[in-house]
Amino acid sequence: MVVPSAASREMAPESLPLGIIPTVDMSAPSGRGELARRLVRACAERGFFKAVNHGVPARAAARLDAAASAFFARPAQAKQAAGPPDPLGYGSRNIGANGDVGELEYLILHADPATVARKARVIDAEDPSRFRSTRIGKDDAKRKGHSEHAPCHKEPNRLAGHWQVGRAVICSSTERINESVAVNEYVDAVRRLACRVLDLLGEGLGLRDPTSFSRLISAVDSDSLLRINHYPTSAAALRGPGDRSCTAEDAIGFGEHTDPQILSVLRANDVDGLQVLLPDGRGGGDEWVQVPADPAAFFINVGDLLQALTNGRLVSIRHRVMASTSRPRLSTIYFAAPPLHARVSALPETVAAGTPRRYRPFTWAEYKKAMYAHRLSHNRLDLFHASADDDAADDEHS
Ligand SMILES: C=C1C[C@]23C[C@@]1(O)CC[C@H]2[C@@]12CC[C@H](O)[C@@](C)(C(=O)O1)[C@H]2[C@@H]3C(=O)O
Ligand SMILES: O=C(O)CCC(=O)C(=O)O
Ligand SMILES: [Fe+2]
Repeated sequence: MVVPSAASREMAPESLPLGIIPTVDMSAPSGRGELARRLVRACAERGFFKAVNHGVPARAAARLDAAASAFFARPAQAKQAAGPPDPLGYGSRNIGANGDVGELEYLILHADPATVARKARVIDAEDPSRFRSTRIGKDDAKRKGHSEHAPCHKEPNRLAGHWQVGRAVICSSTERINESVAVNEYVDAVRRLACRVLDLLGEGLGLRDPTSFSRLISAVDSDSLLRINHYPTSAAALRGPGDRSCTAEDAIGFGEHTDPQILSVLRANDVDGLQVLLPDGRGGGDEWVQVPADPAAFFINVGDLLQALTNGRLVSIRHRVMASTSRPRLSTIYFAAPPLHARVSALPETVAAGTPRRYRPFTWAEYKKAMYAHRLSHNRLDLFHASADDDAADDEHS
């Protein structure tokens, strides 16, 4: 495992040194064109980058963290009432339904407010009043929805929902402008960041419609998720007394995998643990590189669908989390996904005689079905490789 020395250095325009995790300044100090080029290079050579000056208000992140921490501090029985993850909801140690385990507990929520509200009723049926929204100050209302960044194509939320974890209220509402919510406020902000990154990637790749990617994730019926992971200090706390099945040295927090969706936008507290698999540059294969924690930054990675949409030009990176023994790690990941019925197929600009179609077209629903049928570490895109017949059909078509 490698700990990069200069991982947080702003990326040089001409080269991407091996073993280094690119840092991209989203405020575009060198102009939009240069920002687009840097993002394409980071996503093509690494599939991963650290975004600084990203425009997501620290306050939105702090509110969500406070609510999440309050939830994870509740007694196990209370948390279990929000589970098991089906696949949404609260889970502990078990990841997915195929035998994967990790030293963590988590909440998986649909990013759509109506789904959050439905789940909330299940979580806290006894006391629906706890799902009330909180009223916030006028300044928040003014800030809400006013981004200095390029617009995203999301239609306004039509549905209201409220959700509470612990004593902190996480709710969503469009009933009144001066009502706001930790989850929705956060999701709105990270979705905007994701859209901005995707539009810039579209521009950098020279797509005829540079908004092709962001349109997929900003559709009203997008299937995006929000996941909050909590890795406690003592892994034994999750397993119960007497279980010595895993030592501190080999404790895997979240096993290696690629993210299936289009783009993942991750933020964590100041506890290390995230690692990415990168080529060692000496021809010796890949090695795990530690990603130094930075609570003020976002870590953004390409998902399987973006790899498929770009015909492999942008790469979905393998990553994992090692459990820490010193302090608990809290991370929040927004998985930007298209609607279930969306057809995922390499964009024409990425297919040429020398770079034939690598994957056969599929819908996100088909991909999800395959993903839930396999282990975490499975290379799911391999299941969708194009056959010689698909190539022939392509030739006929063109
Ligand atoms: C073992 C599994 C958990 C997972 C669904 C799967 O069958 C394979 C992909 C896993 C993953 C990894 C990224 C995200 O954390 C996640 C929510 C996703 O979309 O795919 C998880 C799934 C999960 O925990 O339900
Ligand atoms: O918790 C983390 O830091 C990352 C977890 C992760 O990769 C995931 O949930 O897909
Ligand atoms: Fe992941």
